[in-house]
Amino acid sequence: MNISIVGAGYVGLVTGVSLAEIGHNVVCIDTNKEKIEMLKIFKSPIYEPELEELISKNVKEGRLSFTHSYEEGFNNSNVIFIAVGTPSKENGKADLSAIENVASHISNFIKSNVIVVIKSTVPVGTNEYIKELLDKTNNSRFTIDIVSNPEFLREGSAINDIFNGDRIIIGAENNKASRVVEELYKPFNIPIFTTSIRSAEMIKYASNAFLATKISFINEISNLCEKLGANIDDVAIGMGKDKRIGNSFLNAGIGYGGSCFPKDTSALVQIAGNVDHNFMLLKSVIEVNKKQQMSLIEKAKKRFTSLKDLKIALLGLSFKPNTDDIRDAASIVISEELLNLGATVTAYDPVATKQAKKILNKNIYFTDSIEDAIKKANCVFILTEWEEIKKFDLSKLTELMIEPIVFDGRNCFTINQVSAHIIEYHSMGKESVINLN
Ligand SMILES: NC(=O)c1ccc[n+]([C@@H]2O[C@H](COP(=O)([O-])OP(=O)(O)OC[C@H]3O[C@@H](n4cnc5c(N)ncnc54)[C@H](O)[C@@H]3O)[C@@H](O)[C@H]2O)c1
Ligand SMILES: O=c1ccn([C@@H]2O[C@H](COP(=O)(O)OP(=O)(O)O[C@H]3O[C@H](CO)[C@@H](O)[C@H](O)[C@H]3O)[C@@H](O)[C@H]2O)c(=O)[nH]1
Repeated sequence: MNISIVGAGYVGLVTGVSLAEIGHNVVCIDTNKEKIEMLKIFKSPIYEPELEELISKNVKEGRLSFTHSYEEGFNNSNVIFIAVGTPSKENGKADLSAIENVASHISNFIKSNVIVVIKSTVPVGTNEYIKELLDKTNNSRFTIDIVSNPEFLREGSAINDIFNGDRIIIGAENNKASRVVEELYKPFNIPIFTTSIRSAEMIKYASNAFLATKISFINEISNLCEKLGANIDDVAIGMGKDKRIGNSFLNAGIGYGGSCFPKDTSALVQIAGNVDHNFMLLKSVIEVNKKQQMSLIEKAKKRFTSLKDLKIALLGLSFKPNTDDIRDAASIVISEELLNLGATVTAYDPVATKQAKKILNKNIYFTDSIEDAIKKANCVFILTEWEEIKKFDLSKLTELMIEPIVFDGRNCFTINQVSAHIIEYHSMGKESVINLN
């Protein structure tokens, strides 16, 4: 099939590359010329395992190309995926301006009947609204059908998730359009669930809100474990053995970040509010998460009384490992608050430093190694569970820091591992280890 993907970001690029890999002809369109120029020389603008290899393989085999021109991009296509951003506005509502912009160009350039597939996460009712917009502005002799097809990939494992997803959701207004999209996805061999457009849109928000709820729930249990002398690792394992609960998404820590959960939970509260529903549970999930992001600072304040003039090293800046994405990462609010409290902040991340420098405070000292970040530091905050951080030789803390004091926001080490070292170790939902002599 001839497919256009509009928006070559985390979702659009990974989707485009994967659809090319299963044999479709794909052209990715993005208005960001810099991104397109990079892609044309096989460079991925984002860090995502396996992505760069698949880009060059599929371009070389003639199934994948990139352009910033709608005219060139829509020239040959039967199916147009929209995967542009839908960021939060100030009031929490989803900003649909990028989708509206794409929709306004479609009928000018198509050369046949097309199906427009909205992959971006959009509030319930948006597909219908975009369909109206497309019909109103359609000055061609071709028909434009619309299909909702929300995406469930995770950053850091995006390629693997696309090829091994749990389900593909297709919401369509007519069977003909739905069947074309089902056919297109068949080679992935993943269960397909077809439903109404509105249900498909809701499935996406409900899934993200549920996962965010699971995280805030386990974080509250973790806070209780600290006060009651239980161990959150064991509690999560014990809970997860119940198949009704399941053992995933029970990692306690400094809360969820990233470009999706914070944005989509806020949007769902707004969507509920629009129909006069007060989504109390989800509001609490968001509140718990905000508080949880500050929990390492609260622990450090208790330990040192004042953080003024302390040198604090942040290890890990991306919102999760295996990505360079900094959007809504806990590192943003934590570093800002530490600077407000008068601390000196050094920071290290294996891949996200370039992105972090664009967003984080200019007064942070970014380093090229864990060793440089922790040298003469008063304490370390672990914010992301990168493998490099989990494998770091803890005896180097004793060697390089003023005092080897660690606040681990991602439970990278077990109590047994740290007990063998001269260290003071505070983690999430577990007893602290104070072993300085
Ligand atoms: N990032 C994820 O893990 C993920 C997963 C599932 C769903 N989603 C949803 O998918 C959508 C895209 O998210 P993302 O993280 O890929 O965003 P992104 O910011 O990484 O990518 C969006 C891309 O669209 C381009 N763009 C913006 N306006 C354009 C226009 N008018 N024409 C052409 N290109 C345009 C931008 O230059 C950018 O490259 C969002 O709705 C998001 O909620 C994201
Ligand atoms: O047990 C857990 C699992 C995750 N997290 C945090 O939650 C955030 C999100 O993690 P994850 O879900 O793995 O990454 P995303 O790439 O944001 O993916 C989520 O958001 C995407 C965008 O909507 C969806 O497509 C995915 O299905 C959904 O998992 C990160 O900050 C994690 O550190 C925890 O704190 N504890």
